[in-house]
Amino acid sequence: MKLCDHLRSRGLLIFNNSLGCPTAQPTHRSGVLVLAKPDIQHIRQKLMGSDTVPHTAATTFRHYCQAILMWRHQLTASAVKTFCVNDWLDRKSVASGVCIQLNGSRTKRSIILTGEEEEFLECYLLKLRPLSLRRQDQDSDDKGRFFLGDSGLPLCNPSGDLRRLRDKYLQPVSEGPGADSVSDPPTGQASASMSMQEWDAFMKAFPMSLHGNAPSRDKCVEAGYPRYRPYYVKWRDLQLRQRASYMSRSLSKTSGRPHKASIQSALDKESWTTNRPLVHDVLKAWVPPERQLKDTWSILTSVMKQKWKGLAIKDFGMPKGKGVVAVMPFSKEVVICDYHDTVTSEAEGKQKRQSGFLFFIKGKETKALCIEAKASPCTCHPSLVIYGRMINHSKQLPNVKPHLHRIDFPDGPQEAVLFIAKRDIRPGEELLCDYSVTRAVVN
Ligand SMILES: C[S@@+](CC[C@H](N)C(=O)[O-])C[C@H]1O[C@@H](n2cnc3c(N)ncnc32)[C@H](O)[C@@H]1O
Repeated sequence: MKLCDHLRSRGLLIFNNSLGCPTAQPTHRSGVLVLAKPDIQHIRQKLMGSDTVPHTAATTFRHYCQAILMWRHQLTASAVKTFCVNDWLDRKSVASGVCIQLNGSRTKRSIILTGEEEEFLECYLLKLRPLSLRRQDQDSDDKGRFFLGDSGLPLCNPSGDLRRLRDKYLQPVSEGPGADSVSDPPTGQASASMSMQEWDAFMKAFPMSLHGNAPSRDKCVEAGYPRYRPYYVKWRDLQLRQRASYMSRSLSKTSGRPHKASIQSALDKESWTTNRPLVHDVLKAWVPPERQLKDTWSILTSVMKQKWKGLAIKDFGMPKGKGVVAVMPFSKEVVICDYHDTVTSEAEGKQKRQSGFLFFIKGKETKALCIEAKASPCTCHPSLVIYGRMINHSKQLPNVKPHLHRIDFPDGPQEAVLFIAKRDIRPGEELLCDYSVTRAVVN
């Protein structure tokens, strides 16, 4: 029963699966969207207020956003998989909501979302997707996809996600012998899982702590939770995750992924006797640290592969054209992306009157140089968008600053410009650089 409760609380256990009944699906779909909505609104409110939400709530929120596209707007699973952040950023306001052009899907099509649906998807993009991105390995590629799984990779199985959402909200309560379902108050949904509001109330009564013990059955019953088990299981699950991420944070002083042996020895030093995370849990919770100037290897890899995460291109229309938008938070002094190409002297650069981009910059110990990004696409990355070339100008409110950096490429060192956060940058902000500081000459 313990295992069943645990699986059910995570949406992994399915009772009375009625998937084989196609005629029942439309009712199911709209029913799920209606039943889940109060939870989704509550989660959104918390996220927009910069509160954290449990992992399961975050997952449910993402599944709901996928359901909006698949169930309400009839997108196929493959269209949802290939839906990109750029498609979202280029959405246009229309009389009845916002119009999104899906460029990635095989059959190009557009959909119109209501204002509320737009709010849900925007909340996912700004508040939850960045958490997945932060967990992403340097070698992983999110391909700019809108929906990402926990590890920052594109979705594998959107239809499976929707089945989980449906099971969470539409499966009848089926308590086994010994469970306390009889005294359960109705929750307004057929699911055995509690609503977000109920969970919040429980957490207020029994706050989570890293080193505390889960509330006992007697205490739960005394506090008005006769059906204590789902709460107890969820509390322990959350504590396990917190312990795992606490361990991974304390082992993340160096930039690399911690070794299994060092995790095990750190775990052995903890006084936790129950609910101990495993090495695997700690590794799963590990988040790569943000890239600093000193991380030369990581910078070299990112410049060569042009893998700078947390960025997207948005078309701002005339006269500005396209620009770069942050889709995850960046802390002050973090390296965000680069600008590289042919390096010449300042004098040589000034003689050139070409229509490409000339970037004049002076390093602390070097003479002024000109980095000449002649052709678009980039000569060394012809098939990629180079974010550094697309950053627009702001004299008053720049949020990135250029830094001349010597990079040890395998075929010899060369100067490139790194763009560094001047202050903390929030998801959704456009990256802006004061061109005059660098004496950049563009066009
Ligand atoms: C480095 S490119 C930036 C990418 C460019 N927006 C594009 O779509 O290719 C610089 C050019 O962007 C435009 N631009 C940049 N900042 C701007 C601003 N604040 N207002 C208007 N145009 C701007 C100018 O045309 C400038 O020559």
